[in-house]
Amino acid sequence: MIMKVSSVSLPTIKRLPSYLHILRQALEEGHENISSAYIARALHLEAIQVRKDLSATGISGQSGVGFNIAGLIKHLEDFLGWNNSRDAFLVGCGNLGVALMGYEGFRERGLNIVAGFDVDKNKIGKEISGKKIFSLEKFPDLLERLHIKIGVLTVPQNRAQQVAGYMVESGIEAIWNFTSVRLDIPEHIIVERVELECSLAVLSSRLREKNEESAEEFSGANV
Ligand SMILES: NC(=O)c1ccc[n+]([C@@H]2O[C@H](COP(=O)([O-])OP(=O)(O)OC[C@H]3O[C@@H](n4cnc5c(N)ncnc54)[C@H](O)[C@@H]3O)[C@@H](O)[C@H]2O)c1
Repeated sequence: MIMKVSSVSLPTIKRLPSYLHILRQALEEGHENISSAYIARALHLEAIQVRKDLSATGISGQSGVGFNIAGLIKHLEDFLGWNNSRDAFLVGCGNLGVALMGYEGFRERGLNIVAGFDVDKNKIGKEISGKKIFSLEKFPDLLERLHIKIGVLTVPQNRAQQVAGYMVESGIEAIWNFTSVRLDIPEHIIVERVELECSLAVLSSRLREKNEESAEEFSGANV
């Protein structure tokens, strides 16, 4: 049974892709079954954490056997919605937008960016990895015709709110927001903000602490 996503914590959902990575590797190596302890060891986690996460999605292993790998992959992909590839439009075909449009890996994870939109006349009409860039004015019409529900937002920060509002008015149901702007849009619209700056803050603060510790050790050694 697949549990409702709303009943599963965000940290658990964020760990599932790394479980899938280990499962696919194990399957390629010819394994049929896998234990939560094996997954935990590979990811430097506690086995109890892995068991809890998997159980939260609605699957439990068999005692002494563990999980059937193919079955567990299917279950997790179904839970994450990766088995149903969804088409998406991207708005803002700059440095980041172009990179995302050219990345094939999203397709395996349920997202297929089919076209881009921009206001820059030099970009409109060009193709990125076989995907055309249209004028932003065409967004509502193409959205309706192609039944697109997901928008990827990669415009400059100072355009983010205005463009997001336009996407919502046009009928978008979910926005993958790569800008650092907290969008003010109706609650029924699903928004997921990619918080690169938060991730970078963790990296840089850990690096600072490590450097300070090394400096202390160094000065201690010199006393
Ligand atoms: N480049 C990165 O690695 C990176 C990383 C993290 C976050 N971001 C965020 O992603 C966003 C885009 O960054 P970038 O580096 O790709 O910027 P960029 O300036 O290279 O690209 C922005 C694109 O948006 C287009 N644009 C401007 N106004 C528009 C509008 N009203 N409608 C449609 N398109 C419009 C521009 O013509 C341009 O093609 C920014 O908000 C940035 O903060 C970028």
